[in-house]
Amino acid sequence: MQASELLAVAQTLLPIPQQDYRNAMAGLAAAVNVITTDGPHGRCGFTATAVCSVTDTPPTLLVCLNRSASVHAALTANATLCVNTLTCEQRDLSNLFGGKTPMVERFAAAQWETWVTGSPVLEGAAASFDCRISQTVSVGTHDILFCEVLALSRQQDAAALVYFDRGYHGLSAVG
Ligand SMILES: NC(=O)C1=CN([C@@H]2O[C@H](COP(=O)(O)OP(=O)(O)OC[C@H]3O[C@@H](n4cnc5c(N)ncnc54)[C@H](O)[C@@H]3O)[C@@H](O)[C@H]2O)C=CC1
Ligand SMILES: Cc1cc2nc3c(=O)[nH]c(=O)nc-3n(C[C@H](O)[C@H](O)[C@H](O)COP(=O)(O)O)c2cc1C
Repeated sequence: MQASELLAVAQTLLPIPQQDYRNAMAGLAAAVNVITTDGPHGRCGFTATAVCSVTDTPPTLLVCLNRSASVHAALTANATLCVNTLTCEQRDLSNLFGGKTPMVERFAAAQWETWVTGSPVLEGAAASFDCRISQTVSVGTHDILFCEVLALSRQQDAAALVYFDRGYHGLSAVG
């Protein structure tokens, strides 16, 4: 193997700097969700883009939650949550639930209802998924919460809110 090839191999084995990883991840567009819970361990909520579908049988999605987040203890102890996918008009909620704002202020900014689990369901959300946490796997700084969907709704004509390149965008069709 030539020296240049060895260097290329060695470079691929070096740990990726955290900032390089984040810069690359900023290029992945994602829906914006407010994750809520309520129950014996309290009401709380946070903003998450790390949400995706796992399987439709049983209907299951995942949410990645930093274990250092203030909501972590209540959310995992309640073992129920609602994924509320935001519309363009609800972008201010993303900053409220994604910042260091007191919980009372976060919830005072919108209207909520409850369905099966008692988790707050956001009125006017693009979609809502009322779930029980069926399994949790820890990876690095985060817990991956596998959530079985018990009830849901979708607003067909909602204008989607997308987080991309560290900013908010409205989504429109390209073809
Ligand atoms: N998965 C997560 O935990 C995410 C956390 N955030 C939080 O919001 C802050 C601002 O984010 P940006 O404006 O997008 O700028 P940023 O430069 O901090 O992050 C860029 C991208 O890297 C990823 N990322 C950031 N922090 C992460 C973490 N701790 N674990 C896993 N992935 C992470 C996300 O895809 C994010 O959109 C972040 O520093 C973080 O505190 C944002 C997006 C996802
Ligand atoms: C656009 C956006 C996306 C985020 N996505 C996630 C996420 O997927 N997982 C996560 O653990 N934190 C995510 N966060 C950070 C949490 O929302 C934030 O840590 C939390 O709401 C504030 O933490 P605190 O309650 O401890 O103050 C995101 C923040 C923003 C603004």
